[in-house]
Amino acid sequence: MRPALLPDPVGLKFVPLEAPPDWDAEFGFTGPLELEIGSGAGGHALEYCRRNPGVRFVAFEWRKKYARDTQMRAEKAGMKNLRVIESDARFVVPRIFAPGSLDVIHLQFPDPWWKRSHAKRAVVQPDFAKVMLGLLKPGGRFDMRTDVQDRAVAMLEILEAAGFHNPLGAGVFHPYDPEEVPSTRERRYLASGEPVYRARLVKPAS
Ligand SMILES: C[S@@+](CC[C@H](N)C(=O)[O-])C[C@H]1O[C@@H](n2cnc3c(N)ncnc32)[C@H](O)[C@@H]1O
Repeated sequence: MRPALLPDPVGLKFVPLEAPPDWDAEFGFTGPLELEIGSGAGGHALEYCRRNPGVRFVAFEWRKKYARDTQMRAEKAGMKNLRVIESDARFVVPRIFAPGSLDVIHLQFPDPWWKRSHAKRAVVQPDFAKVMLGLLKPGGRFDMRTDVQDRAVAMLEILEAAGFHNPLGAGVFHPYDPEEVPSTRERRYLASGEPVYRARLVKPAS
């Protein structure tokens, strides 16, 4: 069920920044810095942060209800390591993270944007794939999941062409890992047994 819209926006102070903030000061501790794009109802972000309290986790979700609800749930649970930003990741991410500063980028079940006129809204496109590669540390990981097979194939092609390394071989999807944290949407597919296409790509060391 959709949450009611909470009154206070989340993460808007980051949106106009022209340069990365001091993330150590923002979180109050040092540690890996991870990004999730399109966190939706927040199932993955919240559970991942709970399991990994040493990770500083920034989640983008442009639907205000979901973004605010996720941040509120993190605060109610006393979590210090999650910041949700209710904005379009494609425009803000390149300005608020320094090149080579991210340990992991998570992208789960991105909207497939079926209509041709909407295709430009897709997160994984050649230019933005290069931006994401540049923001990761050498050896940093890109974790992607989707239920849409042709989008999965197309995204993998774009990411590999941008310079991401696929340790399993070009075009090969990653098997299900029971240790990974499922997203809200993924839980549905795990229950129904419908296929999920996963990729774990790496930024080459040099
Ligand atoms: C299909 S939902 C999946 C949500 C979640 N990752 C999951 O697996 O349950 C995709 C989400 O990405 C968000 N989204 C799509 N493009 C975005 C963008 N450019 N910036 C921020 N959020 C975006 C949508 O609002 C939506 O909540």
